This record gives sequence, structure tokens and C-alpha cells, in this order.
Amino acid sequence: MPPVLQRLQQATKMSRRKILLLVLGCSTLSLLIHQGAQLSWYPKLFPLSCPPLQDSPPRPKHMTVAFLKTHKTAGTTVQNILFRFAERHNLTVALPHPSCEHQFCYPRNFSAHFVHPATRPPHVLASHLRFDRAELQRLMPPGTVYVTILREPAAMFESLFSYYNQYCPAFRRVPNASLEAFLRAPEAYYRAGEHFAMFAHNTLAYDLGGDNERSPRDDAAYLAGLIRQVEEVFSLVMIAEYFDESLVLLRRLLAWDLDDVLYARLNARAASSRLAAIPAALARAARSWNALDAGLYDHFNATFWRRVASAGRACVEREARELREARERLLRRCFGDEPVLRPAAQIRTKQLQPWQPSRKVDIMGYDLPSGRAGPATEACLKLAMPEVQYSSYLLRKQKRRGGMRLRPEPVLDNPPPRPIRALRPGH
Ligand SMILES: Nc1ncnc2c1ncn2[C@@H]1O[C@H](COP(=O)(O)OS(=O)(=O)O)[C@@H](OP(=O)(O)O)[C@H]1O
Repeated sequence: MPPVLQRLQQATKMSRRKILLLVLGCSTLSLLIHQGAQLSWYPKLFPLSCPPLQDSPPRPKHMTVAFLKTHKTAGTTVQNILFRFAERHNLTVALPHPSCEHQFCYPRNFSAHFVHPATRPPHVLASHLRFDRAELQRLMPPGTVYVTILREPAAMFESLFSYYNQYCPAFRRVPNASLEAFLRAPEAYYRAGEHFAMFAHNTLAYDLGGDNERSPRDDAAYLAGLIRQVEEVFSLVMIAEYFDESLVLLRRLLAWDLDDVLYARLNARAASSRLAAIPAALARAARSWNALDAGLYDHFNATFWRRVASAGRACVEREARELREARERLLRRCFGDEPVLRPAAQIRTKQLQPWQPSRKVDIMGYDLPSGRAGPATEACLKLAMPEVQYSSYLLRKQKRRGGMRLRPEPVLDNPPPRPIRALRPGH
């Protein structure tokens, strides 16, 4: 071939390679830009560590979920995940009628009548209630996935004792609000059937619709029957102590993305309002007094780990680690480089101030950095919004939607906080 033609052929090859490289570069850039947009608030976590089960085609996200929010088990954090998912996917959330407050008239047995008509038919339900299978099935669409969460009974009881100390007569009777004194002789303070007695005895069993006065020591068949009923209805029983692993199982069950279950820890007591550690003797006494709850927890803790094993322990742990990392990134973006939980008195954004059960117990929350506004702030606000404010906000929003009013519901009823000016001396 003449040298001129050879050079021409080489030049054509070169430019083909350049074009190919250019196309490759452009596609990578566009992918990165797309990912960058996704990363703005809910980081997309690719690749997911756990491959889908073999032979199972990709499933669409499951949209109908009933979460039984048991007491003092990290339920508010799960509820917040579900509320945000529902908002992002334009789903209807069942909410209590205002006469029931923000719970479905707990401690009464759940009735579909407690649900505000503007929030029916719902896709998602996540507010406190006492479980009643028939009534929930009357309300929720067929195919609804039922999930709940349990917590180790001694830790849960310590939390209940502190949180409901001023509400539950059995706790109010105890001198010096001493958990130890109560557990030394619970019968001396407890009266079955009185107002809010369920917070002082087998609260998990009560929330699940069971009889909290039964003892597995006298009646082992009762516990076995209750476990069977729970297993018949609930597709997943999460465990508060393994919260991230629980969320991995939840998102796999519902075919959700891992970023659908990012969260901020809600409703936590300040270190000054809790026991740093529960002494072993106290834990034994708490489990013995709440033997039905202890039986439920032990059973479902074991089944939880069997579920983890069948999903692949290593892959669940890897996903849980990815979740923790993404969560830390999100918290830093929302609440500053050092996102700290702070007592309500130090939270200036009204919508983020958690309800305080008494002056003796500090419930912590997050606050937005000063002077923020816009859609990103709204996402952060929802991430840390306590149950009472979020429930009222969603009810207002859904009532307006029912009335076909199109103006979006303002999320902030007070403007974002301004930077605190240095106080003048004497103020
Ligand atoms: N992510 C996560 N992991 C583990 N534990 C968590 C989590 N989020 C909340 N919590 C703890 O759950 C307790 C509050 O539970 P609830 O929100 O269910 O309480 S309530 O019944 O709605 O009042 C409360 O426990 P105590 O602090 O011991 O009271 C919270 O600290």
C-alpha cells in the first residue's frame, strides 16, 4: 500500500478510537451526573451487596404495609421511615381521628372507626394501636405486608418505667421512682385493669392483642398460641437491638432500596434520663415479671437470626454497614458536620421538638443548622420530625388532598431559625 494511503488508514483508525473514547467518556460522565443528582439527599447505594435470590425476577417496590408500632421499641424511627416512604411515593397513610390523638385510641382494641376518613383507604399504617387482626384486615388492602418490632424486655421495661412514670399509676406508687423497688415487689404496686396498667406488665403481649396478665409459667400453651398468631400475620418481626440488620430484612421483604430505609434515631432519652446499664439482677427481675414478653422476644429473636442466615449473614452485615455509612453521610449533610442529638430545650425548630413525657425525662432530637431553607431542608426536617408533628402534618396534607385543594402543605409553620446572636450581658 502506498505510504499516503497507509497514513490515511492510520488516521482513520485513530479518529475511530478517539470517537469511541469520546462516547465512552460522555456515557460515564452522564452516569456520574445522574448518580450525583440521586446522591443529593438519598444516596443511591450501588451495587447492593446482597444479590437477589436466584431465579427471582426483580420485583416492584411493595406499597402496602401495616407496621404494628409497639411501645418503646424504636417504633417511632420505623414509623418515620414509613411516613417518608409514603410521601415520596404519594401513598395514603392511615391516621387516627383527632379524638384518638396521634394513636389509634390506644389502649382500646383497634377499630377501623378510629381511622380518619380522609386517610382511607390507606396504603401504609404505622401509628400506635392495640392489634386486632380482623379490624386491620377490614381496613388494609389485600396483599398488605404486616411487620412489627420487639425489644429486649428488660431494656424495654426500663424505658417504659422512665417514660410513663407520671402516667402509669403502678409506677407512680413506687417511692423515689425506683425501678429496683418496683421489681422487688411488683404486685405491691400493680393493679391489673386500672388505667394504663399495660405499660407496667407485658406491654408487648398487650400491643400484639394478647392477654398481658397470663403467665407462661402457669400456662405455656398460651404463649405458644400467641406466637402462632403473630407468625400467621406478621411477615417480619424486627429486633430493636439489631436495628440496621432489621431494616436490611425489611427492605428485602418489600423490595425497597436501601436508601428507602435511611433514618435518624428518634425518641431517644438523654443519657441523664436512663440507666447506663441494667444490672443483671434487675434484668432478671424485669424478665421474670414480664415473662410473656420475654418468651415472645426469645422466640422472635431466634427466628430473626434464622431469617438473617437464610438471607446470607455476610451479605446482611455488609448491607447493614453500607446503611450505617450512608446514614452518617445523610445526618452530616442535614444536621452539620457534628450531628448531635440534643434535648428539646436546645432545639429551636418547633417542628423538631420531641414531646417530653415529664420534666424528669429528656427526649432528644436533632435541629437544623441556622438559616437553611428549600427542598433539601424539607427532606432533613422530615427525617428528624417527631411522631406528633409528623402525624399532624400528614393529616392536614391528606385532608387537603381529599378536598382537592392543590396548594402544597407548608412543612415549616415557623421559618427556619436564624443564627443565634450573642446574648448581651445580663440577658
Ligand atoms: N435506631 C434505633 N436503634 C435502637 N433503639 C432505638 C433506635 N431509635 C430509637 N431507639 C430507642 O427506642 C426507644 C423509643 O421507642 P419508641 O419510639 O418505640 O417509643 S414510643 O413508644 O413511640 O414512645 C428509645 O429507647 P430509650 O432511649 O431507652 O427510651 C430510643 O432510644
